[in-house]
Amino acid sequence: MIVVDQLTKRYGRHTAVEDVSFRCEPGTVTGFLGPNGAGKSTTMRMLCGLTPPTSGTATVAGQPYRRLPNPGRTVGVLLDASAQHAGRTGREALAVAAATMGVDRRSVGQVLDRVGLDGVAARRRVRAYSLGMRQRLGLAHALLGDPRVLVLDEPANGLDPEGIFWMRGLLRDFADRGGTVLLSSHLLREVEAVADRLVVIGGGRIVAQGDKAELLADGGTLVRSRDRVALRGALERAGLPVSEGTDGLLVRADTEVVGEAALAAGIALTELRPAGGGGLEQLFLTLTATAGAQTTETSATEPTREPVR
Ligand SMILES: Nc1ncnc2c1ncn2[C@@H]1O[C@H](COP(=O)(O)OP(=O)(O)OP(=O)(O)O)[C@@H](O)[C@H]1O
Repeated sequence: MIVVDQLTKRYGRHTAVEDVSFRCEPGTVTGFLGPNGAGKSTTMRMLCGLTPPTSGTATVAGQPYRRLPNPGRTVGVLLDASAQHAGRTGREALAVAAATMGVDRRSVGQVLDRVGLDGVAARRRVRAYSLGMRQRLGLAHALLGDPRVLVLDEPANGLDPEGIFWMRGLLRDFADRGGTVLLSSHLLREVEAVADRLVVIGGGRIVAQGDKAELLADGGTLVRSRDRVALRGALERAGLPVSEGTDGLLVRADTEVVGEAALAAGIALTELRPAGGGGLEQLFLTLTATAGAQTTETSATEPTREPVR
């Protein structure tokens, strides 16, 4: 179980993460999504005790990371696949980690097999690894202590399509055995394929979270007019979050509210309908449209979006 409670991080006058709260339950994969600079890595670093929060708390298995007696046995962490000793071989890197964690050395061979690094790869120095191999080694490191929780920042980065498919299976299996997975990614389709729950962050704030299926079922409103620029201006003046979709404008509000805003501005619409069916990509674009202006609102069980109406 991961509990993130009202985490805030400020760097000087810049707020990187603001009042972020969510939970990840055993048996689930939670996809942590957001555009560049949204605050995903900062949140994960605070969760793993690498960045002190300005305020708020985060716990793994009921404890702040830094208070876990042997953290690698409780939570496997992969935040930066490049942060590995380049002069060691993959096997040596894992053997050192196994000794530090008090894990049986035989586990090293088992996790190497599990992540698909064969004997030849394991004997090569890490500096000669591709990014995909480093990700696999990082994942092996995360799995080495047989933890019940995984925290992975962009683990599919650098993996080829077969590798991404493989990782999806590994994470699904881990969660199906009762594990808890928090996974950040830019690869929306990957997250869509593997996650049970989504936490969407934009501008440092949570803009939506909840069950993936429920969130995807409600993708905002798609609206079109011959004068797209005027329509966009009118919707923005009405305080509605708008983003450009391929078929029209995507608005994070009910169709009724969007229709009334257009009517009030005297703009004739050529189309107005729920935007559902566009999948995670459309949801993501809609939710993060003007994320900086959103209010944080969270719930561990109910999908939430602020503001919706
Ligand atoms: N050490 C730091 N000092 C100052 N600002 C920082 C620091 N670390 C992160 N930030 C800022 O905090 C914000 C959030 O960054 P973060 O890396 O958490 O985003 P992210 O969602 O992980 O983005 P990406 O997907 O691009 O990695 C950004 O505006 C970033 O510039």
